[in-house]
Amino acid sequence: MENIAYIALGSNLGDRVYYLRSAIEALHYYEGISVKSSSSIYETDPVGYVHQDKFLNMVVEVATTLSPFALFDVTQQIEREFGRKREIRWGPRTLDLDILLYNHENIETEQLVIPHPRMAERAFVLIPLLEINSHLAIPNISEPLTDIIDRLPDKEGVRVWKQKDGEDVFALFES
Ligand SMILES: Nc1ncnc2c1ncn2[C@@H]1O[C@H](COP(=O)(O)OP(=O)(O)OP(=O)(O)O)[C@@H](O)[C@H]1O
Ligand SMILES: Nc1nc2c(c(=O)[nH]1)N=C(CO)CN2
Repeated sequence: MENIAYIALGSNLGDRVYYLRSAIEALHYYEGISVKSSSSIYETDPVGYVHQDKFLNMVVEVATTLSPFALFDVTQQIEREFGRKREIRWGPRTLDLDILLYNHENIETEQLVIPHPRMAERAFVLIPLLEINSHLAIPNISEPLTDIIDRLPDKEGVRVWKQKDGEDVFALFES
């Protein structure tokens, strides 16, 4: 059975586009995962720990036969492969992959919480998510995404950096 999941990507260290592209390719070519759609790439002011460089953020929609836990193992493996450093909480990283949603499921384990517990506070997540699915509802939240985004303080710090160009998920990276 195919399941739909949304994954947020972020990078603010080194060749940021290289990390985003590599992560999307790694996801897409993994057996049981197919990247269906991707947002534009946004450049975003850092949130949480502010003394760091700007991030590139985006969101992808994937169809997958993997369980949420198997999908999480894959995202962790890809983060490790691309040398993610975790020295400061909310600090600089080459690559961060967060599973935002998996169908409409609610999952709460020590390792994995879905919907991602901080997604509704983050314009750098919700703005690209809204771009790829304007009808999306977050489980347990009745408010439309646009209304949530409107009152988020970090929305001013989220700017399109590379506009999505065409339907192919890798078209973004071709020029
Ligand atoms: N939906 C999820 N997607 C990714 N990681 C999750 C999720 N739910 C829980 N986690 C847990 O969060 C842990 C910490 O993640 P990470 O080091 O990426 O935090 P962070 O990126 O600094 O902060 P944040 O979690 O606020 O994005 C991971 O090891 C993972 O076990
Ligand atoms: N703009 C922006 N700020 C962040 C980000 C991120 O991806 N983008 N990730 C964080 C830790 O998950 C902390 N702060």
